Amino acid sequence: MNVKDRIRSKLPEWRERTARLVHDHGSFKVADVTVEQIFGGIRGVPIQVSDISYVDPMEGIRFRGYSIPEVLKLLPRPETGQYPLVGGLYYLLMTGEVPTQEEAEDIEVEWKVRSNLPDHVFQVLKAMPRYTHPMTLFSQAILALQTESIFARRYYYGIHNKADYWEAFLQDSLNLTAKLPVLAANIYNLKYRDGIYVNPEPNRDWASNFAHMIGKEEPDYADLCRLFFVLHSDHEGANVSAHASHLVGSALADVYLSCSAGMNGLAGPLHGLANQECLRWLLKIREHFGRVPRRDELQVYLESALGKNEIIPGYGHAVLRVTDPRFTAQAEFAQRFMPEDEIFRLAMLVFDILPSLLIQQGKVKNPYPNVDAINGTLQYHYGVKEFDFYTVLFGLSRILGLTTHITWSRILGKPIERPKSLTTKILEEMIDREAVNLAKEGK
Ligand SMILES: CC(=O)SCCNC(=O)CCNC(=O)[C@H](O)C(C)(C)COP(=O)(O)OP(=O)(O)OC[C@H]1O[C@@H](n2cnc3c(N)ncnc32)[C@H](O)[C@@H]1OP(=O)(O)O
Ligand SMILES: O=C([O-])CC(=O)C(=O)O
Repeated sequence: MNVKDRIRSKLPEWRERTARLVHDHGSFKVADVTVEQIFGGIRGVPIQVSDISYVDPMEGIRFRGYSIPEVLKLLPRPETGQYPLVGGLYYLLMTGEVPTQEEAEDIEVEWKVRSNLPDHVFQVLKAMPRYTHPMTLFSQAILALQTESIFARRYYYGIHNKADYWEAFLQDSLNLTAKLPVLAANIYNLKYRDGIYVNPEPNRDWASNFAHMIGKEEPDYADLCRLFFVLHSDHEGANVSAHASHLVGSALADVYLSCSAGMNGLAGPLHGLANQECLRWLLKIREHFGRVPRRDELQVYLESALGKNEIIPGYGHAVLRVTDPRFTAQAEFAQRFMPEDEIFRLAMLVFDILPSLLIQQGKVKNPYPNVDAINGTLQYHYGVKEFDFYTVLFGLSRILGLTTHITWSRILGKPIERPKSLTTKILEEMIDREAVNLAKEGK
């Protein structure tokens, strides 16, 4: 398998770089932590190193050093599509190299042969009440798949050479990611299409097979899936879903256990669930006016919402301080393929008005849209109208990043993560002691 060999060829260099940093610069101070940060969600405190992707506050995401426009330009495409093969993106994340056409297609082939879902996973899904949220089903199904973990089995039977763990993690990663389109499509069909089963087609790529299995055959929608799955794959190592799955994985929990944990974090409305909340909010505005409002009408509506301290879904970000480039990439897609769509026009009108109102309000650190502000708009246009499903689409893509982080954590032998918690009293005593010391020094 090409991807495994490519990773293997890179191991010595990465292991050596990490070991050298710890050996030669182990006491180098990276950051101080303030009381405000401890009580403020550890915001801005560097807690780990990961080379899969990096979010620059003023530029946004780079995957293995490549910006979104670069990734969209450089990655190989299928013969029938205008956006990259997701298999190529996975190769880039896993190896750090832009794949050739053949290397991208190799991953797609690996995925095809591993895509079969065991029957008990269908049984788990079917046993749940119909009103179960699709993200709950998604996370449960990933957990049900844990029966297939190669790492868990090998560990039980005694592979205890840490340097070899990553190979089983890579196998589990390829197996899980291979099954995701079938899994997600089955959740969609179970919830919204009377449980019909549609077989994946051997001549389609990962993304277009998903589109096919949920019954969306427009070629533009397959391209939207390719774009969506590339864009949402990773957002460095410290966002809620990546951090949650990394933390769970640090206990040597396998890929399935770790990714299910990551999905539970993604299902929160401050993170991935903002997807669905955002579209619901846009539809509410259209319903309120009975049409797309005029600019002056929308301005009054938004001022009133902010006056009531409402949180506007899709705006703000913990790291970004500019418009999310993932928002821009999807806005460009919409401008190209669906410029007259009402909800798209409304989303862009909000984008035109809201940032300056948020700046005037003076609370939010980032007044610009994040990716969730536009995701649902495009899905809705192509007929995926069940917006509680949108976060599953996000999750399907995010697991590409999570599995890469987990595999590389095992390659680099990262230890169990266990920071320290204090009590309020200990913190107060630390501050008092510091004040006494400063007074003694006459400061
Ligand atoms: C893929 C993703 O996960 S991207 C994020 C998706 N989530 C959303 O879009 C939900 C809406 N946005 C938010 O809730 C926040 O902006 C977050 C969670 C993304 C970031 O949270 P934080 O880093 O704590 O934001 P920030 O430091 O700017 O918050 C400061 C103040 O601005 C307010 N604020 C933040 N975002 C918004 C918003 N979208 N609308 C109105 N007010 C906001 C906060 O409530 C806070 O007010 P307070 O001081 O009265 O408590
Ligand atoms: O980076 C974050 O905190 C949230 C986000 O945009 C993502 O995970 O895609």
